[in-house]
Amino acid sequence: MIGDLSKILGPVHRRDLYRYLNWLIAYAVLQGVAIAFLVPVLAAMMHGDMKRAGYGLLGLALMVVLVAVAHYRQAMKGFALALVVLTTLHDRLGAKLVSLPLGWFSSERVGRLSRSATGGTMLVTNVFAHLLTPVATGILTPATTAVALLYFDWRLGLTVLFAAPLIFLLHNWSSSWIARTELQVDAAGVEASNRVVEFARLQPVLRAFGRTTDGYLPLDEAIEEQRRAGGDHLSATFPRLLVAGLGIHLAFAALLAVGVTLVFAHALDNVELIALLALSARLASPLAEAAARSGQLRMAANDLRRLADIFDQEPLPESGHSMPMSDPGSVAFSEVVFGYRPGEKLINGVSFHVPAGTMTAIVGPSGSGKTTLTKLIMRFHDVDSGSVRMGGSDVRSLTTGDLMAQIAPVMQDVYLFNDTLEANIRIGSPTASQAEVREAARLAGVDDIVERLPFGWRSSVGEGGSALSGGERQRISVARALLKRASIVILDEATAALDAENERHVQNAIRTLKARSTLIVVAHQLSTIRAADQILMLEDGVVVAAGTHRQLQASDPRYCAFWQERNRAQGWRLTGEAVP
Ligand SMILES: Nc1ncnc2c1ncn2[C@@H]1O[C@H](COP(=O)(O)OP(=O)(O)OP(=O)(O)O)[C@@H](O)[C@H]1O
Repeated sequence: MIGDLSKILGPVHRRDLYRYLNWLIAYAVLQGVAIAFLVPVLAAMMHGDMKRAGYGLLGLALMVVLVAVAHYRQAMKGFALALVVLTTLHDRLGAKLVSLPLGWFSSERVGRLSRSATGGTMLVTNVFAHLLTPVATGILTPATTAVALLYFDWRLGLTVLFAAPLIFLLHNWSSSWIARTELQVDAAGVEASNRVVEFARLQPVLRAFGRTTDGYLPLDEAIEEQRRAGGDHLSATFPRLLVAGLGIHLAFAALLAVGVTLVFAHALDNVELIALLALSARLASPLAEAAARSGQLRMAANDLRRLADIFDQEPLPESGHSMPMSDPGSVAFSEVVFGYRPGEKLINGVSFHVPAGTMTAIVGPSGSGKTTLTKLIMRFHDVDSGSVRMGGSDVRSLTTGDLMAQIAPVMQDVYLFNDTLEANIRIGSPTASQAEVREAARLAGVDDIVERLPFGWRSSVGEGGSALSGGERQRISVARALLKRASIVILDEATAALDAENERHVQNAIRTLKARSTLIVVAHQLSTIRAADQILMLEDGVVVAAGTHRQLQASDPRYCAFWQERNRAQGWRLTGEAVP
């Protein structure tokens, strides 16, 4: 847990964390010594030895001053560290995130990230403010007092020292159980919130199929699982905390029994016994407090682990310096093997070459790995073996800036920022002139959208582009790519049929992009496939055919079957006429 806190605070504040811990330990130990001073003071007073009692009180006063200093120092250092987290955590998280491979951002990780980013500062502040101090003092203060007890009466001291590991084991058992059930509660919570989002997104489909009254089984199951995990957590927590607390009271009872036996055996003065028991009574409440907080501390440790896990992620290994491209605009795969999971070969020995300024269409059945190939070009992930070269250089040897400067992606699922139409296109090239933005928009057919919207160019596209249709969002994405004038454009064509207007605009844009850049299209529309200079047919992660439409139709029966099937499907969908 201390290691995780250190990662979250960053290397600059590591020493401050250790200084804080030193003061915390000093505070807890000094407090134990101060409590132990009560024994000689009480015993001297009860024996009427005022001189000894006076010396004892002086010592006690000195200890109290030291305790106050240590308490103040640890509290101020803890406060300063909490402030560091409040002011720097989001910046550090942001800096870390931009260094991670794009493939890291899966929807599940993004869900966790948003939980960690929003709750992270409160969590760490709470650890410093409310958890570390009571747990440290709850364990170290009684431990110090027990050692002091050995000095006053070794038999009672030994009783406490035997009882202490038992108490520790009981607490450890209860808090690790609580932390384990808390992990299940967290996993069930993430699953349930993902299913709620899915349920909201699926509303059109569920309503279309009349599934609104029966409920939605995956969501029902996730909520049931969350309820069950929450119930297990509650029912596991209470009895275990009770047992752990009982351990402390049993230890105190054992101490009392040993002390009384010693008094009856005339081996201990009863005045001393009373003083020692007064001291032992002071052990119980911090231990009980530590027991109550240790479960919370374990839960916080789980949350800290999740947050620190982000800082543990390996950044994308990157070349430190730019290098000139020997073949700008080209893309080449050489014996590429890649899988999302270790040992998986989703892409299995793929080699091809896309010369600069040409258009390549990637076709193949759903799930064959077409989008994955484009992600490898953009270095969302690194290949397991083989190489992906862009402009003649291995993508792993390029800086992220140089790599991304070459590429303009137009993906199926276009996300727009909640800003104006113009600002969303300008992202393609923030320094572009207004005339260049308008020209790119015209070529992509965005000016039609501008005319339709009430505030023209100044219209907001809504959160994620919600004020626009899917086809319109893709047109804006095409305009961005045109404005960027990147040497390579990667276009993931819509799988679904576009309406005639959107289809016309996308085809126009493809013509323009083809004339300007290298174009790699995950192609679904027949007209796109036919326009390509090279078609790569992918099946189960292997390129099974490559060539132009004419070549493949003349020589490859698999391609002919694929074409006929698509032709039939698209013919039915659009016009009822087949394309030759
Ligand atoms: N981030 C990921 N983690 C794990 N598996 C993934 C990930 N992305 C895709 N896959 C899996 O890899 C396989 C290939 O996916 P990919 O998206 O490349 O196929 P595709 O040919 O583009 O399919 P489609 O035409 O349906 O979009 C699929 O089985 C998919 O479930």
